[in-house]
Amino acid sequence: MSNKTVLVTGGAGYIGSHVVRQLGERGDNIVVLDNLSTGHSKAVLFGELIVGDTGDKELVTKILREKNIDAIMHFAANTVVPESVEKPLQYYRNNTVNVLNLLECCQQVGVKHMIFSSTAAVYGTPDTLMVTEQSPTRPESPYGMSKLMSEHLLRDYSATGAMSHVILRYFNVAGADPQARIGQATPNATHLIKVAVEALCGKREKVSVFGTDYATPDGTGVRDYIHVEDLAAAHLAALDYLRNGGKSTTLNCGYGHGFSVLEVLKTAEKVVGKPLNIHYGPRRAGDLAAIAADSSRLRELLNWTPQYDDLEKIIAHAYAFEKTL
Ligand SMILES: NC(=O)c1ccc[n+]([C@@H]2O[C@H](COP(=O)([O-])OP(=O)(O)OC[C@H]3O[C@@H](n4cnc5c(N)ncnc54)[C@H](O)[C@@H]3O)[C@@H](O)[C@H]2O)c1
Ligand SMILES: O=c1ccn([C@@H]2O[C@H](COP(=O)(O)OP(=O)(O)O[C@H]3O[C@H](CO)[C@@H](O)[C@H](O)[C@H]3O)[C@@H](O)[C@H]2O)c(=O)[nH]1
Repeated sequence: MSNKTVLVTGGAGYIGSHVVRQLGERGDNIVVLDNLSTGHSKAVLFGELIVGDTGDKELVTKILREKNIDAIMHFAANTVVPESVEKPLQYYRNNTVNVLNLLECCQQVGVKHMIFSSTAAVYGTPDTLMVTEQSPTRPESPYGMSKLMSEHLLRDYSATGAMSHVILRYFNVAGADPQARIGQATPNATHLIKVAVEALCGKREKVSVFGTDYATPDGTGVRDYIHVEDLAAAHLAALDYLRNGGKSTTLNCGYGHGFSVLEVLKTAEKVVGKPLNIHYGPRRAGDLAAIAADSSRLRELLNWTPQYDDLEKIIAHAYAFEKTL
């Protein structure tokens, strides 16, 4: 075990808690900073949890100094596309201004590496279903734009030589720890698979399909769903890459194929063996038709081989965790 310590902001949240668990299982030193706005302290299975805000520069600087932090994994953010349309300023403050704060603290203390949680939402509607990291970035929501602006902050700061970074652009993250210790516990979640398993557990009466008139094979939105365990593994690989002198880069995180809303719902019914009450509704603000990740760079550069590229497993794990809540 090295004496280097990684700061995981948002480590009490859905994705961050899976990364913390994988880091802890391999014996890494971890400090988590989370304001518990959507996260849960009991999801932090390893390391020290400090309850506080990434916007608190005094606190962040103190942590970076006292805990001997060499790398930051920055998950803390607001994450809901339609909410960002209603509350754009909140999204720019938390997802962009707080990144600037964090980088200023890194500059003050001399932190060398950052892994940043970006999103497929930076692409907006793509020209082709599959996007590479070189595809045009045309975000269609304040959420996507708030993340794209942070990508630029990070790239420009790294270009000075002060830091190296990996920007991971996640596609649709789903599933849970296969042992169901942690999972997506966010209250009032809006993510499709979470909503579907809540309905299958009897916690919701129905599932609404947001839009049936998209230019997709069955008219519903198509996304690339990635298991949270595979995504977490990409973070550990990115950390090792940077600590071993790897150059700053941006990587798509997805499997490279999409499923429509109806395909997801039908698969969920099959996996659980119960019918869903499906309601067909209008399109949701900020949503686009279809997108999937060309993740060849992630596979090649970080030697990433997914273990759970299987929609049935993703849903089964999400359902098993949902039953524990
Ligand atoms: N879930 C997805 O499908 C998805 C897809 C693409 C990108 N992302 C990105 O991944 C990251 C993690 O998302 P998630 O799904 O785990 O969401 P989440 O809401 O479960 O986790 C976010 C965590 O950050 C904390 N947090 C928020 N603002 C904070 C602040 N100012 N200071 C300290 N803590 C703060 C929350 O309490 C929570 O624990 C986010 O940056 C999100 O934009 C998620
Ligand atoms: O109750 C629901 C929820 C979703 N959808 C549809 O299902 C698809 C997926 O939606 P959702 O699970 O809400 O994810 P996205 O809106 O694609 O956004 C997620 O995926 C992005 C990356 O692609 C992340 O950046 C965001 O944080 C995350 O919320 C879309 O076509 C939605 O219109 C429904 O039809 N009904």
